[in-house]
Amino acid sequence: MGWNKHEDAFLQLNLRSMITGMPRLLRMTGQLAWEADRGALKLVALAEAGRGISQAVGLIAVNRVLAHLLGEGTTAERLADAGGALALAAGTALAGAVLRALATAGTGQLEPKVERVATERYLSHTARVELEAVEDDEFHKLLDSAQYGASSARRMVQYCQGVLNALMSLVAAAGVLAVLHPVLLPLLVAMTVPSAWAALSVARRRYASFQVWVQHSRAGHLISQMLISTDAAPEIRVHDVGPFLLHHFRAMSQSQEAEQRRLARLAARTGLIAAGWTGLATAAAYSTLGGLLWTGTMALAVGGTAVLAIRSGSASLENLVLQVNYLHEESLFVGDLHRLCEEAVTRSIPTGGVPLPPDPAEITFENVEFTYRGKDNKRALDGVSLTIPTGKIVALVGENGSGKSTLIKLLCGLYQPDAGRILWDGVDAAKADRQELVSRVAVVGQDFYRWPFTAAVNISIGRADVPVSRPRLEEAVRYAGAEDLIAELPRGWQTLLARGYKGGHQLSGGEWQRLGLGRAHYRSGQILIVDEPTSALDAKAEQRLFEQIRTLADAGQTVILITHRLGSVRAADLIHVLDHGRVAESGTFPALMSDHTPGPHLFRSLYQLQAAQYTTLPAAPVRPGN
Ligand SMILES: Nc1ncnc2c1ncn2[C@@H]1O[C@H](COP(=O)(O)OP(=O)(O)OP(=O)(O)O)[C@@H](O)[C@H]1O
Repeated sequence: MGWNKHEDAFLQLNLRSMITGMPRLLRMTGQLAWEADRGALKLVALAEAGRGISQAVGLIAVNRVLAHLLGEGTTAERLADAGGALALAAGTALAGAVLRALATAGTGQLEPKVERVATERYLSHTARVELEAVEDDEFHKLLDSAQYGASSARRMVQYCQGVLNALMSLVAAAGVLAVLHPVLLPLLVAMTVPSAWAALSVARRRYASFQVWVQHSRAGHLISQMLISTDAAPEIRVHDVGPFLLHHFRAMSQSQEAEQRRLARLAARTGLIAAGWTGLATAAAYSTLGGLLWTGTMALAVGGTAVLAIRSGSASLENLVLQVNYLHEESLFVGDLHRLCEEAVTRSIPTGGVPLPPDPAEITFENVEFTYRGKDNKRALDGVSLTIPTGKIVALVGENGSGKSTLIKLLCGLYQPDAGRILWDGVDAAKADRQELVSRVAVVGQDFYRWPFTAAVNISIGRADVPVSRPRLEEAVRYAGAEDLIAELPRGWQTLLARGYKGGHQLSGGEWQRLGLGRAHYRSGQILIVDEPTSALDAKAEQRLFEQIRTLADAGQTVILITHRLGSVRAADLIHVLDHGRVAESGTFPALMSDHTPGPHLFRSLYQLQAAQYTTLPAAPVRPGN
């Protein structure tokens, strides 16, 4: 939950810092609430202020009632005198109840709205940042902890209301006490300090324990999730992993139980000590009160009101400390949310830029260098210069990790080159309008996303910004060779492709790959990029796909093909061979195969290696005894 980040802040929490930090916390929540629902916020604030006033007036009315009842005259006269004040006390009680109901209704209305506003803020800022930011450890840590900011903001509304309420009650009680006799005020504080100390100590201890146990409890949760996961289910059964996981789950839960017991014992001890001190302080308060009455410094009626004010004031103060404590805890996460939003703005994808040529003749990489952050300066692309002519099939080949996918990500604008330029007919892609750039490309990556939505959405999400078109959907599946696949799905286009959900259907790897291809076709970008498009396709589907790619290129579509199946790049118009982030060779298939100049001839040797697997018969196994 990202708690680690708040350790210092929380452990510095003491009464003074809690009180001085309170206005900032209230302002932070107030701003969110103001944005969410101004009307509800005003209602809560007014209702709470009204409650405070009605409490103070109520205490004064009680004071009057007691003064009349303990005054001179017959019982009937005294009762008659007290009638007005009594009615006022009842009226304030009634007003308090109505105002409380209004505040509760207002808070109930405000809370979910605040959570929604905060969640939307979190999601919209996150969706706009560069891919590089999402992959950055530090930013991701912030993303993790800030995700709790929205629910914390919701709870903060509740605690803010609690703080306001406790504050108003306290001011009312303290005001009345100060009027009755000034000595009673410090006594009220003395009665409350022990319970404030206890609340803080218990919370701090709980937090310190959380720090130590957070990994442990996350691991326990992970194990329990594995036991019910659909992905792990086959292996759990085939390899009988269930008892192993259960054993560890039990062991982890038992050690956590022991920690809970320890905390509960300590909390009980702290509570007892606090209760002892509160008892002494209460005895001192009532003795002082008794002394004041005994010496005649205070009238009996005033003493009665003071008892009521002391009781109400100490309860309010105790409540205030608790609420501020909670508020502070939650505000740490809301603070993360604010920081995330600020940071996301500085790392967001820029909007606007120079327009790209509508129909470029070529895309050129000019000495492009790129290093992934945290990769110890090992360049994924190291001075790459190559040309991608449009309207042709261009193949990128090379061994694992040679930089093919990275090159594509730079082409799509997902990353920016550290050095060098990518030019679309002379226009630097780094200065181009990113929105326009991405609209020109359609990609089926190796790890294209399997959306847990219906088959129709899985294809049409390729152009989520335009209304779904049925003819276009059908054209896309025809291209991907997935017509039969859609026809055989239990609910056709409307079949949910999500395992573990009612009506959810499971596809094979190759079937998913066809949908991925259909999605890219549906997007119909100027440049179609297919990264290992046939890795999960059967031989027939593979051949069909390459024929279609050829047809598309003949019709003017640019296709960039990344593949390890070198036989399939024979149809490419141009082949670039990458090696350790550099362009090792470039040329047409016949040129690369018939190059007799001195050199490693990487493509030819890789091609021959693969071809030999099909043309050379394996040696017959030698049997013992033969
Ligand atoms: N997101 C990433 N973060 C850090 N390093 C990465 C990331 N993606 C790739 N790399 C590294 O960059 C280098 C080039 O990877 P890339 O994926 O471009 O290779 P590739 O040629 O597409 O490989 P393959 O044929 O296995 O798909 C590798 O050393 C890889 O470990």
